[in-house]
Amino acid sequence: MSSVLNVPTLQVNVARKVFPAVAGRAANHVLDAILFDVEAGSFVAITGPSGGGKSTLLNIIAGLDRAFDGGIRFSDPNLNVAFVFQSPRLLPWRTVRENIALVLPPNDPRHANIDELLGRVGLADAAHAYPEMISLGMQRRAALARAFILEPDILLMDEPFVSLDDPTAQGLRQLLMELWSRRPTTVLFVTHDRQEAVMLASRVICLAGAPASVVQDEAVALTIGERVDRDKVRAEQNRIFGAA
Ligand SMILES: Nc1ncnc2c1ncn2[C@@H]1O[C@H](COP(=O)(O)OP(=O)(O)OP(=O)(O)O)[C@@H](O)[C@H]1O
Repeated sequence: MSSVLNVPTLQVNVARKVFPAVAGRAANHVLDAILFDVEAGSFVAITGPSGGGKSTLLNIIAGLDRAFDGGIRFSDPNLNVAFVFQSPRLLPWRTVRENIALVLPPNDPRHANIDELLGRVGLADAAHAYPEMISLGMQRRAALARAFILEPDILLMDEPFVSLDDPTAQGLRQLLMELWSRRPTTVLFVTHDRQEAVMLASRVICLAGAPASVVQDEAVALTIGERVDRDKVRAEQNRIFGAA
């Protein structure tokens, strides 16, 4: 049984990604020789400097960008993949509840879970509000609920808590950990924020260089309880990345 968890869910091989030259802009060789496996149930943060190719890599893994040399292999082609973007991308003409319901087929039994999930993400009272009526933090809670209602095998997240004030971002991180602990799923989480990476992930992959490649790939040695302790997180961040 235990060997099941050690099977890679995902094998990433991006030998080369080049955005071609357009309208006077030179071709941009963004990623080079990126090779790693992701084990089922692990929470992997992909970090690195702004403009370093993190989103490009996640888009390739998601299958949104197929113009690269290499291959992305899932252990099972029927794995259920969900994506949480930087912007919540809720339909403005649909209520919060409708935005979540929309991702499920009409007669799917998971419709019965929507109200409980809305309660868990603190949106029970906002279920019938339209996105423009709620804060960005609440919209991001809705985007998390929309991803988790799918019960994904793999959850891809691209800077989902960026540009929020610190307490709101911290509340969302804790919410993500709660949702993830209730239903552990394989997560790839892109962030430029090293502290956020260490706080959330079981493993940190750091991209750097131009073109970017993997310069660090480290397990995070923190228990769930230690992740809410800022001093422990900072110490682990310093161990992995060095004191900046
Ligand atoms: N569609 C595109 N066409 C051309 N170049 C692109 C395209 N998308 C991204 N790039 C370039 O690829 C490089 C990597 O961008 P990417 O968005 O992947 O970086 P990032 O690490 O996610 O950055 P950030 O943290 O700022 O979001 C940048 O130089 C960017 O300008």
